[in-house]
Amino acid sequence: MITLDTISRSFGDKQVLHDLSFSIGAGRMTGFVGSNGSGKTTTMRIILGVLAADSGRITVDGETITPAHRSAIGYMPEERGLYPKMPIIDQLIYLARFHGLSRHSARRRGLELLEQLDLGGKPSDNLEAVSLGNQQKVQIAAALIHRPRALVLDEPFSGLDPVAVERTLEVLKDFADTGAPVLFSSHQLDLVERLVDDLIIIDGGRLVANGTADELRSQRSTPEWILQTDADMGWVREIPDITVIEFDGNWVRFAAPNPDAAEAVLHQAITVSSVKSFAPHTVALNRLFQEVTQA
Ligand SMILES: Nc1ncnc2c1ncn2[C@@H]1O[C@H](COP(=O)(O)OP(=O)(O)OP(=O)(O)O)[C@@H](O)[C@H]1O
Repeated sequence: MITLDTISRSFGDKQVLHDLSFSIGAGRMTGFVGSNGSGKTTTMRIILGVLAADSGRITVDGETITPAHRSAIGYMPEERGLYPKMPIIDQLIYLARFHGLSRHSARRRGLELLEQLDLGGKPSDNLEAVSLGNQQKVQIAAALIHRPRALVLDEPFSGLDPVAVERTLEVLKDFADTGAPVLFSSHQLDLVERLVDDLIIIDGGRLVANGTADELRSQRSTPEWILQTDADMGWVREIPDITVIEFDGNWVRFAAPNPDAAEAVLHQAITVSSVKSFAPHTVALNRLFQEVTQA
């Protein structure tokens, strides 16, 4: 587990991280979201030691982070750092050799990763000869090539098509399943919602939410239900404690303080109409995100 404890950082007189604390659990896929400029890249750089924190501490399994811990973290930086004019496989071998793998096992591992990620090009192609999405896959392979013990990825899914996202996701999940912590930032909230075990939301360099998507939904949002019948349901507006959020004649989405209150609406609907459907409504993460960043 990697833990950040009250990390702060300023650039000049502008403080961009404020006592930021959170943990990336072993074997957990942790999504890191926040609007542009909220401090995600700065945080990731501090974890990797590319930038220093002004104050605070980072620990790995309870020990203050060391250069050895950091070199065992696979990192995909925001500024993608591979060489356009060098063959893909050679770059992967180079990086792996740098971390002490033999040429033979580096090559085998590189080819294996490129196959798992379904590279749409040949491993011997120069990086610049493959599409941007495929270059992105090579960047992900580069973060994994040295068999790291944790992963920190800055926007790994940007620029990938849906099939490539699924493929990459499988590779990352398999990696997390080995017990490794995985942190990745993303602006694709629908994607994050589907992929992560845990979620960290920051705003203006401050932690605003941390937990599983379900935990965040239940802490932050009034539960909602959708009810559809064969008759007009204007009467739902008259029920105390019920807030109608969307209404379309015989279809209504409403917030209720608890399941009993929602079921009371259902029972009333049954007495006056034929009920076609009734179900809890899951609040999408992007609404949750707006709620917590505007709180
Ligand atoms: N080297 C730097 N010098 C000065 N200011 C910086 C530097 N690096 C980052 N900042 C500022 O710190 C704040 C946080 O930036 P950061 O890149 O960490 O945000 P982010 O959440 O990753 O944003 P995005 O989603 O747009 O990538 C921004 O206001 C940015 O301008």
